[in-house]
Amino acid sequence: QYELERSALYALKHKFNDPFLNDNWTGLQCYENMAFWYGIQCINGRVTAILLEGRGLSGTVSADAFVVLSELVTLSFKNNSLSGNIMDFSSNLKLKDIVLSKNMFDGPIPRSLLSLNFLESLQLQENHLTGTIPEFNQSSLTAFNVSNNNISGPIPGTHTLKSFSAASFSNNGPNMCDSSNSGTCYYSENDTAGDSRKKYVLTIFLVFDIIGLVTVILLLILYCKKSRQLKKLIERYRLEEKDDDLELEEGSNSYKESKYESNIHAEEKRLSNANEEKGNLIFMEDEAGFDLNDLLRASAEGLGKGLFGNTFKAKMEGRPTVVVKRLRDLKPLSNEEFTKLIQIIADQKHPNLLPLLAYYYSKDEKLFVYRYAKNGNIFNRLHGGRGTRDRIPFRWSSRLSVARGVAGALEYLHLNPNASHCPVPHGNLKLSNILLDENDKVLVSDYGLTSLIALPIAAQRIVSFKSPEYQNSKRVSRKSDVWSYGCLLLELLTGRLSAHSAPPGINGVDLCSWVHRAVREEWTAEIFDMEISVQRSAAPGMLKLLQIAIRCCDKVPEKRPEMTEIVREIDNIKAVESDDEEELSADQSLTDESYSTNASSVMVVGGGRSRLKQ
Ligand SMILES: Nc1ncnc2c1ncn2[C@@H]1O[C@H](COP(=O)(O)OP(=O)(O)OP(=O)(O)O)[C@@H](O)[C@H]1O
Repeated sequence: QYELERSALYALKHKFNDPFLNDNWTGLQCYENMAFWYGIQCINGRVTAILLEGRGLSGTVSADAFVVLSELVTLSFKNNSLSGNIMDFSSNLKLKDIVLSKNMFDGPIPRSLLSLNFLESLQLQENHLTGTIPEFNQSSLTAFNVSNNNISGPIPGTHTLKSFSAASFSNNGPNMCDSSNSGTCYYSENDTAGDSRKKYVLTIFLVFDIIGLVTVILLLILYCKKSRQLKKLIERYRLEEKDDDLELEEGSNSYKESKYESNIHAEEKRLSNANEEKGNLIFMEDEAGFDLNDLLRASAEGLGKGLFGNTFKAKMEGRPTVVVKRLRDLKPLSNEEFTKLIQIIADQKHPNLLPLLAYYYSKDEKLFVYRYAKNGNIFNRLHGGRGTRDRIPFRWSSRLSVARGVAGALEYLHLNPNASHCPVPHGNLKLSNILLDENDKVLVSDYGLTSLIALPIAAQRIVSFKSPEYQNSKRVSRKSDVWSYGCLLLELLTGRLSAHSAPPGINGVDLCSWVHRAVREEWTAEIFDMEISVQRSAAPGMLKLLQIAIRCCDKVPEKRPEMTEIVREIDNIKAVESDDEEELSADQSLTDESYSTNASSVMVVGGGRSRLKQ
């Protein structure tokens, strides 16, 4: 759907051919609730508003331009020079505001607008519209204006249309409003379509009423009959039970014992359930700086819906801001099993791992609490705001520090003695799980969570399960983390969306295959993201990191390097500090030739068959 929406917006851009939009409407249009394009608003990655007012746009917008934008709530092209017929909105059932005033639209007002049950405002004034007004009768419609067109009357006498003043209809064709007396408009005497619809609805209600009444009477009769039968049965059962008790007292007492035992079990179960129902906030660090009451009083803001559940930012007065992850789709785990797995996660301590502050366990609710990473995630840093003036370039030294931080954290997870209990040390390594704190320190989150989730769900959504070995042998291992790390490096180097970690609804590229092809076909200069390829002196480092990434992506897990080896190699890559103007000027961007003067070694890829020219 994301791609379809993007194509629809691209078609609009093409139609408008406006230099500003041509420049600005590139890259991702939305990510979750963030919009990256001018005049667009998004919720959950879907376009909810298009606001392009007074931009001097011209041309004819095709009738089906908005068909795929089914989440659209607001559309405004006010004060442009758009022409042609008004578009078909019959697929945009969530539309509330349509503002097309002060344009050059002609033709009739489409009847498809009658199907918009949430429509609140329709502004079509100052166009060249003709025909008559459809019978708008939506109770939601509170603002309506078709003045200054060539529409003919009379106005349909619906309740909704009668509620608007003459100003909404003035300056139109014949039989609409009296131009000498602006207070008088002509309404059709009887709203025949409305009346017959009303009659039809009333008949249907009457039929349903009768059917309902008959059903209730029948059910009552049936209930009386059944309850009499039930009473008889209970009486009979009581008599039989008395007889049984007498028999057992006379014989052995085994029945009584087993009854007592089962009572104990029931009580134990009830107590443990009650305990689980109540729940507790358990702190993994001594100095968390807040308690359960603070958390319950906190103001919450949704950060997104992830694989493990919804994530919220909780602000507490005078306390550190935290992030609460509400877990869902977990394996059926008892309190004890859950606690054991949490302890393994909490035991992982590394400067580049986001520590688990606390957790909450009850029968119906399982929460994880983390410290809030102020500077957001690397996915947004890398892909967000491209093509806009707000975009701050994400340069080589910052990308290298992300690669270093993540490698260090992964090495720690892989070597940790507790790792033997964890089948997949991280399992879900992707850019949205790499965070930056207020000092831009890299923090890897969501490690170890895969051990809590049910396998069928993990197999569908978790990054490690998209590795070649899972496709071939249905197994994942630490080497699957290395593969995910390779994909992550390629995303950092190319600035392209990776298919393995792209959010739902967004199509990414299979970067491992893409880069292999680029290297084979020797268009290496196009591999690197423009924001870093302009940093000429960083070229040797970029090429080294690319080489590491390609080795990590090897289809055969055993051929992939260990994280320790990777950390050592990355430590030898130099970050370039000088970001001087000359170096960054776009016309000096790297070509294959400039790579060849910068680098000194020959990179051998895929068992020595293809070479990356340097
Ligand atoms: N501690 C945190 N500080 C700041 N932002 C966070 C924190 N934890 C998560 N986020 C952000 O909140 C959003 C939702 O996170 P969540 O982990 O639920 O989903 P995800 O990372 O998109 O997917 P997945 O569940 O597969 O990891 C993401 O943008 C994530 O980067």
